[in-house]
Amino acid sequence: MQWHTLAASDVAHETKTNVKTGLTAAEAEKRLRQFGYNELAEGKKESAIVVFFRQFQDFMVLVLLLATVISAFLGEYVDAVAIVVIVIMNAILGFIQERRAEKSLAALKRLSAPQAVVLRGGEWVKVPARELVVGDVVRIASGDRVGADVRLIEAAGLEIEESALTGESVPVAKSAAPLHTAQASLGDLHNMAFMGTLVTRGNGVGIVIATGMKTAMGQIATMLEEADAGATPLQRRLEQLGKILLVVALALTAAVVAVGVVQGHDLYEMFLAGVSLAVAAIPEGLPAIVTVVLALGVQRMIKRNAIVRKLPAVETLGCASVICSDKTGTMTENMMTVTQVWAGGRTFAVSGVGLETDGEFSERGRTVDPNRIPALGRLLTMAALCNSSELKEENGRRYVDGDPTEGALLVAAEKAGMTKGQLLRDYIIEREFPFDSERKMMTVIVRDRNGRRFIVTKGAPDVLLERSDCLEWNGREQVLTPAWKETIEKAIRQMASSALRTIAVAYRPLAETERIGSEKDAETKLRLLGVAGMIDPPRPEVKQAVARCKEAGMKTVMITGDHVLTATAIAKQLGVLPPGGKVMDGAMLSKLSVDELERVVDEIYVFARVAPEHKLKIVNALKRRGHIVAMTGDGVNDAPALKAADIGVAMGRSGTEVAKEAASLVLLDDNFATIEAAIEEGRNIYENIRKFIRYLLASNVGEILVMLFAMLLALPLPLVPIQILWVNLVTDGLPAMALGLDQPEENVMKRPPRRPDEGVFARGLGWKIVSRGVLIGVVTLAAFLTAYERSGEDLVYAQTAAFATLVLAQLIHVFDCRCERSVFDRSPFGNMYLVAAVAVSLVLLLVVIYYPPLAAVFHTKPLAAVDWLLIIGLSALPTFLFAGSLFTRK
Ligand SMILES: Nc1ncnc2c1ncn2[C@@H]1O[C@H](COP(=O)(O)OP(=O)(O)OP(=O)(O)O)[C@@H](O)[C@H]1O
Ligand SMILES: [Ca+2]
Repeated sequence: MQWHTLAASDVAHETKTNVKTGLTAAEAEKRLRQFGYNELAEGKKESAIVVFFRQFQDFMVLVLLLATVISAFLGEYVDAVAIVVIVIMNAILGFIQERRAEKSLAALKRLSAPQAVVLRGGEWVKVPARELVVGDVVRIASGDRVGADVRLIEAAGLEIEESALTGESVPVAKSAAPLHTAQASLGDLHNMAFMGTLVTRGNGVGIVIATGMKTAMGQIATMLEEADAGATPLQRRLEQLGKILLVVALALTAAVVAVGVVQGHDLYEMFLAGVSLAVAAIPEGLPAIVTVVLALGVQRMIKRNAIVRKLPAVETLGCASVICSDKTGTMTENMMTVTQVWAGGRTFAVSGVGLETDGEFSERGRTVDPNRIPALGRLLTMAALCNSSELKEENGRRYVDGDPTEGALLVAAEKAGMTKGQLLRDYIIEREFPFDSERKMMTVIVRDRNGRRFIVTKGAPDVLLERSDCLEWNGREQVLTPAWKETIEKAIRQMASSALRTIAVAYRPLAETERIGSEKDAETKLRLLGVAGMIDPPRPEVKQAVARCKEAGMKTVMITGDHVLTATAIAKQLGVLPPGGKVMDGAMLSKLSVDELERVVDEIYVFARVAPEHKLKIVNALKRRGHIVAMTGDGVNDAPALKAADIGVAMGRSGTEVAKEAASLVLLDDNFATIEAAIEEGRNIYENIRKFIRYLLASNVGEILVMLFAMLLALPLPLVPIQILWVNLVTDGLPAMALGLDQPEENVMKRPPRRPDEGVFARGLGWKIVSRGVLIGVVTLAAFLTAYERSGEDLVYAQTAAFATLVLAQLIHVFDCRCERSVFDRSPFGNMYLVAAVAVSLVLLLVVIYYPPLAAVFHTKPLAAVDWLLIIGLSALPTFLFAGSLFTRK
């Protein structure tokens, strides 16, 4: 179909849709069922079976299974079966962990899937882009990724960057008019928008003419580029560490076997013990647990309204030292209300709260009728005309469909009895140049009933002042002399320094013949009508969040397009701007080089009147100072800064698709406080990973050493293979997982951010692992020896005592691992998962000792009460020997 040659009405006819109301929900669903989801074919997924069997791939596990087969041939059936059962249970555990991690990552992907705005049954609604069908009427705007192939029927200043499709990175201007060339290349189809391309300016409406694999993108891409989940820095470091630990564990195990054989142990017995020890001591499961803990942490973040798009960000969050945040909507409510209007040389106060339209205009305390004051009436009319938003009502609640700033102006106009709907009966909007934060203006060309045309512009007052050459003053036109400028600037400053956001309105009559090519032609030689000032209250929770960030060693920087004085006033209210802190504006920022900025950037707490491209400069300067920078953003132009920042943070509600794609964190509620929450989670996740690394490795050191010491001392084997495997499955498995779910220590947000280059064993972790590991090995051996002597050299009895001691020592030590400083710092009941995991392990220990059938399998026998006392005493040593000294120091 040559869609581009058709008139809009024919496109609607061909796709059986209605451009006024769109498809009905029922029809859309029917088409979705019939033609399928709007998706590009994806690569094949690994099946559950494959994932399950991969758990056995591990070399040592294979050797173990082989050894089991040998022992079965030798008649050791019970041992063989028990080992196989344990290996299978281990695989199941690994399988569950891997699946779980995968599932939560998939859920995450769904949450951050692109959305599309579509007309369904007469209402504009947001749906996942995969639910688009042919015939849907969609709206696209600057910052969107186009969701399907679309024939445009409206376009206002629309420009689309199509490099994903054509390789051409210069945006193409789009229009709605039919083209007359039948044959045209993709790049020439100016009235079409293609799936996967990027709206860089303006907005438009179109009809979906192809979805999924039928789109131009689908035809060139047979497979979706696999979004690389990317290993986190810690995962990568652990992978390397894993290789080292593998070698060390194997070497030590080999030593155990060699020494054992030299001391006269049976070769086969030593081989099986060695292989079991290797299986237990090689922390091959570490990366998997890290992934699970990361995934679980990510789920906790979702509960706190933060979505992680890139897993490595979870770790980087904990290193953040500067948070650069937008003001409007992130630190403030984005609920604007006009409270002051300056028009024709007079200042009016406006009463009323929020979007309620009962409010009055007053001048010096006296109520006035705005319709009797032409300058005021004109300003409000123009502000409502040059306005791409609408006031709507749903379930009795009023809301702004569009920009809250514009909504506030509409509410103010309604307070004077003017609605946009009525105005649009008297005026026709011929053309619109949408707002962008670069220009900080928006312009429309309007025609009134008598056919007279004029331009209306609204925007940042300081910018508009530059574009105006005269103003309305007491009903008369005045040339804008420097003296007049000073008067107006004073009025603006007065509003801005009381934290009001200011917007100026200006207009210019157009001669019938005058042609306006671009916004440049329009936004010049304007007549200034006046300025509206609106409040945007700070979000109540932000002040505390800023304070908490400060406590956690992080600096908060406000970045805003708003006026310097408005920004300063709000920054003070929120505690962002400390006494002596500096404010810089966009004009100054433009003049400085990155080098110069780098020198002063640490003193600056507020950047005001900035354009989006300034953000990149700020990020770079901060990074050069060695900071780890989190930067928020929502528009297309913010994307480069979001990418450059260590942690790009996009707004989930108001953010564009492009910003979300560039970000590694998305805030579902657009709230600054959520960043702080995410950082807290990020720090906690990292600490939890450290906790179980500490636990697992100390346990493994203990396991290996008890065997090595025994062999060196020419003793019998203190543990039999099946016991070692049990310890690996139960004692090392459950509590380690529970540690991954631990609550943060009280001081996580009371200490400076972690250094990003910090190693796995930093902050004393290595020492803790080795010292506690050695102690665990020593006390286990001590229990073994004592029990051996006391029982008259009953080997099974002594092995049972060693087994119980090893397990208990680990189960006590696990509580130590929860604490950075001392085990006495935290109540052991703070983490009920851990308490449960420990309880289950204890019960299982007693079962394999006291339930005769299992006792036979695990080579154990009941222990005397006295020996239990001894075992408990010895088990407590590794944890409390050092804790005591720390306790007294505290
Ligand atoms: N819809 C609009 N039409 C015309 N002018 C606008 C509009 N919205 C904002 N402005 C003007 O442009 C200025 C900058 O707005 P911009 O949206 O770039 O930044 P912001 O939203 O205030 O800041 P932040 O970066 O904190 O979100 C505002 O102070 C206002 O004067
Ligand atoms: Ca182990």
